[in-house]
Parts: sequence; C-alpha cells; structure tokens
Amino acid sequence: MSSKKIAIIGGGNLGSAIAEGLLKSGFSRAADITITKRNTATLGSLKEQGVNIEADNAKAVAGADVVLVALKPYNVKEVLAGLQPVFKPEKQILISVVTGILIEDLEKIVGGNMPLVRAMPNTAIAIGESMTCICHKYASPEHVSWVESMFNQLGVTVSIDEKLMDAATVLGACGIAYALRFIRANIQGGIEIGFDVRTANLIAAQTVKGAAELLIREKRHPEEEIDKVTTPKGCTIAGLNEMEHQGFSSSLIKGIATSYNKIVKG
Ligand SMILES: NC(=O)C1=CN([C@@H]2O[C@H](COP(=O)(O)OP(=O)(O)OC[C@H]3O[C@@H](n4cnc5c(N)ncnc54)[C@H](OP(=O)(O)O)[C@@H]3O)[C@@H](O)[C@H]2O)C=CC1
Ligand SMILES: O=C(O)[C@@H]1CCC=N1
Repeated sequence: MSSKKIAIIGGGNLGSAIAEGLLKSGFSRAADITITKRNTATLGSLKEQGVNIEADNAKAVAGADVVLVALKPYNVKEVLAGLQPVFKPEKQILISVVTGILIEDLEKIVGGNMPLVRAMPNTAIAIGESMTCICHKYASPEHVSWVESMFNQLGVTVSIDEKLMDAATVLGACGIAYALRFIRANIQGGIEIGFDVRTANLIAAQTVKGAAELLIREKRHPEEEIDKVTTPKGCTIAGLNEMEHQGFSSSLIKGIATSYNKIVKG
C-alpha cells in the first residue's frame, strides 16, 4: 500500500475509474485519495467509500504528493494554468492521462522541472485490467518506479517513447471500444443462430477472454492459434474467409488509422 496522497483532477469516467481501481487493488487508502470535479454530486459512490470529494482543485493539489490530471483535453490548459502557483515541483509528481497533451505542453503550463508523466490507461483500470502506456520527463528512477507500481496494481504497464503516445491511445484506450464492438457483433450473430442474449453475451465475452489469454500467457502470434482452430474444409475457415471477403481485417485497420489521424490531424 502506498502512503502517497493522490489528487485526481477531473473525476469523470477515467478519473473515477482510476480512483475505484486504486481502492479495489488496495494500493491506496480512501483517505489518501482526493478527487475533484465541478459537479461533485456524481461522485457519491466514491464519497461513500471514504474518498475525499472536492470542487476546489487548488485545495486538492496543495495537499497532494501526486497530481493525476484526467480532464478533457480542451479544459486542461486553463485549469492547470490556474493551479500553477499551487504546484510544488520539488515535492510532487504530475501524471496526465489527457489525450494529445504533450509533455512539452505540460512543461509550459506548470513551468519548471516538475517530474512529468504521461500515462495512457484504458477504462478496464476500474477492474485492475488496464493496459497502460507511460512516458516521462524530469522523473527520477524512484518516481518512475512508483508510477509503474501504481499502474501495475491496475493492470499491465509498458514504458514507451512519447512519440508513440497517440498510437498507444488508439490501440490501448480506444481499443476497449473496438473489442466491445467485436463482442457485440458476436452476440448479435449468436442470437441469430439460436442463443438468448444472456447466454450469447457470456459465450462471446469468455471466448474473447480465452483468446486474449492464449496470446498473453503463451506469447504466441494469433495466426498460430487460429491454425489450431481451422479444420480443412471446416466451418471456421469458411466463416473467417467470408469475414475477410467482407473486409473484416481491413475495416479494423482502417478504423485504427482513422482514430489515429483524428488525434494527429484533428
Ligand atoms: N475514457 C477513456 O477511455 C480514456 C480517456 N482518456 C483521457 O482522459 C481524459 C478524461 O476522459 P473522460 O474521463 O472520459 O472524460 P470525462 O468528461 O468523463 O471526465 C472529465 C471530468 O472533468 C471534470 N471537470 C471539468 N472541468 C473541471 C474543472 N475545472 N475542475 C475539475 N474537474 C473538471 C468534469 O466534471 P464536471 O463537469 O462536473 O466538472 C468531468 O467529469 C480525457 O482527456 C481523455 O482523453 C485517456 C484514456 C482513456
Ligand atoms: O475518444 C477519445 O477521445 C478518448 C481517447 C481515448 C479514449 N477516449
């Protein structure tokens, strides 16, 4: 368990999910987490668990060892600039999970050599199953190790070059939505071939989980595992080939590139 006091600025989907994850993993005590937003009424569940709920960002930052920014990209510059007088660069770590905000931008906003970390988790952080990519500047090995240990409690963490952060956003964070659409399509297909929605949901989700675990645990390439399923002249290869004729892989690759271009080109 960490004794660092964490202020989460922006208690929306991701900020709240991180707070939930930190509590569920036992990494932080509720009393060591402060979460802010303007309308605090939506943070009832965290409040009930003992997390400090705050509408005043400056107050939250003043009492924190770690400031974790989970604001929308269009709010971040204004909100952080207003907090500049409260930051303590020599004592605090600033972590931003904000899409498209560069370390260089954070540096300009906070001024000085504050340890800066960009992290790109995904919403599975709420259940300790995030994929989180991080990069940093001015952070000591101890700072980096603490940040990694925090995100490791909440899933799997990998350090990357900052130039790959937009790609990490697409593959890791948007990827949750792509995967869920894939599962939803399986459910719709499953209902068409006879299952009720509840059973189709379970079969589709557990099957995708099993497929992912085969890659993660065995460190194999997907095609190696696909080869084990595709009986010659069988139903799997017939279905797979039809999916490819309909543009399955191509549509996913194009979607990923479109998400990426949306971040890079706006
Ligand atoms: N959702 C995801 O999967 C991922 C999101 N991200 C990034 O995380 C960031 C947050 O995304 P998400 O959680 O989905 O967005 P949300 O809109 O759900 O959360 C942002 C929160 O900021 C609060 N907020 C706005 N202004 C202020 C302010 N002045 N002071 C304090 N809080 C404020 C808002 O609440 P209120 O209006 O009540 O103040 C809102 O709840 C984004 O930058 C996104 O790019 C990164 C990885 C994954
Ligand atoms: O869609 C978005 O803009 C953000 C980035 C990652 C997940 N949601």
